[in-house]
Amino acid sequence: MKLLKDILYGVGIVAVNGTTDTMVNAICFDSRKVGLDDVFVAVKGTLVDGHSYIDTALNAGANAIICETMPVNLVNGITYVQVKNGNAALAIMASNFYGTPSKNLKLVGVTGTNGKTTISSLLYQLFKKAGYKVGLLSTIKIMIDDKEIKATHTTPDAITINKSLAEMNNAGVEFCFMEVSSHGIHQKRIEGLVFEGAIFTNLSHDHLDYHKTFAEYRDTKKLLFDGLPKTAWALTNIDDKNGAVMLQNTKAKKQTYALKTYADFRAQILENQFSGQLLKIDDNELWSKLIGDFNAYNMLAIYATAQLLGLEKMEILRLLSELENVDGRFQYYISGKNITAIVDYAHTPDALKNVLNTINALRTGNEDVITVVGCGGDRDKSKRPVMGHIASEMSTKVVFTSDNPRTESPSEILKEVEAGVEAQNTRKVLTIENREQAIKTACQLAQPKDIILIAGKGHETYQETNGVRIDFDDYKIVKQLLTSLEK
Ligand SMILES: CC(=O)N[C@H]1[C@@H](OP(=O)(O)OP(=O)(O)OC[C@H]2O[C@@H](n3ccc(=O)[nH]c3=O)[C@H](O)[C@@H]2O)O[C@H](CO)[C@@H](O)[C@@H]1O[C@H](C)C(=O)N[C@@H](C)C(=O)N[C@H](CCC(=O)O)C(=O)O
Ligand SMILES: Nc1ncnc2c1ncn2[C@@H]1O[C@H](COP(=O)(O)OP(=O)(O)OP(=O)(O)O)[C@@H](O)[C@H]1O
Ligand SMILES: N[C@H](CCC[C@H](N)C(=O)O)C(=O)O
Ligand SMILES: [Mg+2]
Repeated sequence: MKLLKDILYGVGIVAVNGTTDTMVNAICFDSRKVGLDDVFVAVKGTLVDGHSYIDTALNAGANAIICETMPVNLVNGITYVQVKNGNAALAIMASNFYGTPSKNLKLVGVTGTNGKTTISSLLYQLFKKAGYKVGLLSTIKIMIDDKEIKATHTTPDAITINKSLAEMNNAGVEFCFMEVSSHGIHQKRIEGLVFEGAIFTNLSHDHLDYHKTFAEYRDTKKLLFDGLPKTAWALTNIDDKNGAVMLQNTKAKKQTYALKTYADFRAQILENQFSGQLLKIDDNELWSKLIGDFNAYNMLAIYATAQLLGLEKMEILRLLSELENVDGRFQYYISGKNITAIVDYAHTPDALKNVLNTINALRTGNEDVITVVGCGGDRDKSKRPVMGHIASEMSTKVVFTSDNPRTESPSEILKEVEAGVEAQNTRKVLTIENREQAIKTACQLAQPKDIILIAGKGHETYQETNGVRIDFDDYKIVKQLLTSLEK
C-alpha cells in the first residue's frame, strides 16, 4: 500500500475532489484488472476511451480515479484527481510507486526504426561478459540479469517498465538497456524515467498508420532526446539524414558516430564475408561475427556506448569480437546440400533492402537468392508495395506470403504487396498465402549454393490471425523442411 499523495508527486494536477491522503494498493489502467483499493487511471486510447470504464473500475473496488475530465456524477468517499494528461500521469505515478527505480541504475534508451533490438541485446551481452549485472527491455524479452520474462511490446507499458526496473534494483543490476519505440514515446510510457544516455540508430519508413506523416514520426523519436537531462549523453548516427535533427534541442552531451563522415566515433569496413566482417574502429582492427553495413553501424554504436559508460577501449574491442547474432537477426542454417537459409526480422523496406544488399554482396557466382516475405496486418499499409518492389527487384525469385495478418484478409494484404512488383519482375514472383507452404516451395526451388531469405518474423514463434496465435517458427520450419527434403 502507498499513500496516493506520494505517488502523485510531479503529476500535472488540474483539480482534486476528495482526499489524496488515502492509501492505494496498486495503480491500474485497465478496468478489467482493477482490485480492491486500487487507483484507476483513465487513459484515452486508440480504440476506446478509458474514461468510459470509470464506473466499472469503481464497481471492481477502486478507491481513487485519475482522469482528464471529471465525471459528471462523483461518488462519495472516492478521490478524483483531474490531470492534464492521463498517459503522463500513469507513467509518473508508476515511477513514484516503485521508488524511481531508473535512478538507481544506469538506464540507456535506444531508438530508431531499425537496430534497437540488435544494439540493446548486444549491449546486454557485452556488459554481462564484462562481469556486470545487467537488465534488458527489448522486443524479444525482458531480462532481470539472468531472469528472463517474455516481452509483449518493444517498449512495455509504464507499470511493467518501472516494476521491471525495481526488480533490477533488487537484483543489484547496474546497467539497463531498453528499446524506446515511437509508440512508447507517443503514449508517454517512458515519462519520468531517468536516462543516463540515449542512442539514435536511423530513421526510415515505418508506422505511418499510427503517426500519419514522416515528420510526425521523426519528431516523436526526437522527444526522447529533448527530454534528456544535462548530465546525460545523446549518441546519434550522424550518417543518417535525421541524425543531427535528434540532437537539435537536447540538453545532453552530444556524441556522434559514423562510417561516412567526421564523427566522435568512427569505423571503417575492411573486409566482408559470410562468417563475419573486419572493421577498423579507432585505428584498431576488430573481427565481428555480425555482417552487413548496418551491423557495422550497430557495432560502432555499441563501442561508443560502452565507452560513454566507462568501459576501457581494449576490453570493449575484445568483447565486441565475441558477440553472437541476436535471435532472428541474420540467423542462418546451411543444409547438407549447401543451401543457405537466412531468417531475418526485416519487416521494414529499409531493413529488407539492407539485408538483400548484404546477401547480394556476398554472392560469388550466379546462385539464386530466393526471398520469402510478407507484411503484417493492422500495420502501416503503405510499406506493402514498397517491400514488394524491393523483394522482387533484389532477389532472383520471390515467394510472397502471410506475416501475422491479424484482423485483415491475408489475400488483400498480398495483393497490396504484389502491387509494388514492376512488370519486368512479375515472372520472378509467386504468391502462397500459407507461410509453411511458401517456405517449402522456396526449399524445393533451391539448388546447392542458393540462398533462401525468410524475412519479417525473425525470432517470433507464432503466426497471428484474427486474434489467434498458432505456433510458427521460421527457423525451425526451414531447418526441418531442408533436412527432410534432402533425405
Ligand atoms: C496501438 C497501440 O499502441 N496500442 C497500445 C495502447 O492501447 P490502446 O490505446 O489501443 O488502448 P484501448 O484499447 O484504446 O484502451 C484505452 C484504455 O482503456 C482501457 N480499457 C479498455 C477496455 C476496458 O474494458 N477497460 C479499460 O479500462 C485500456 O486498458 C486503456 O488504458 O495501450 C495498450 C496498453 O499500454 C497497449 O497494450 C496497446 O498496444 C497494442 C496491443 C499494440 O499492438 N501495440 C503495438 C502497435 C506497439 O505498441 N508497438 C510498439 C512498437 C513496435 C516496434 O516498431 O518495435 C511497441 O513498443 O511494442
Ligand atoms: N542499424 C541498422 N540499420 C538498418 N537496418 C538494420 C539495422 N540493424 C538491424 N537492421 C535490420 O532490421 C531488422 C530488425 O532489427 P532489430 O530487431 O534490431 O530492429 P528494431 O529497431 O528492434 O525493430 P522493432 O521496431 O521491430 O523493435 C534486422 O533483422 C535487420 O534486417
Ligand atoms: N514491432 C513491429 C513488428 C512487426 C513484425 C512483423 N512480423 C509484423 O507482425 O508485422 C510492429 O508491431 O509493427
Ligand atoms: Mg525491437
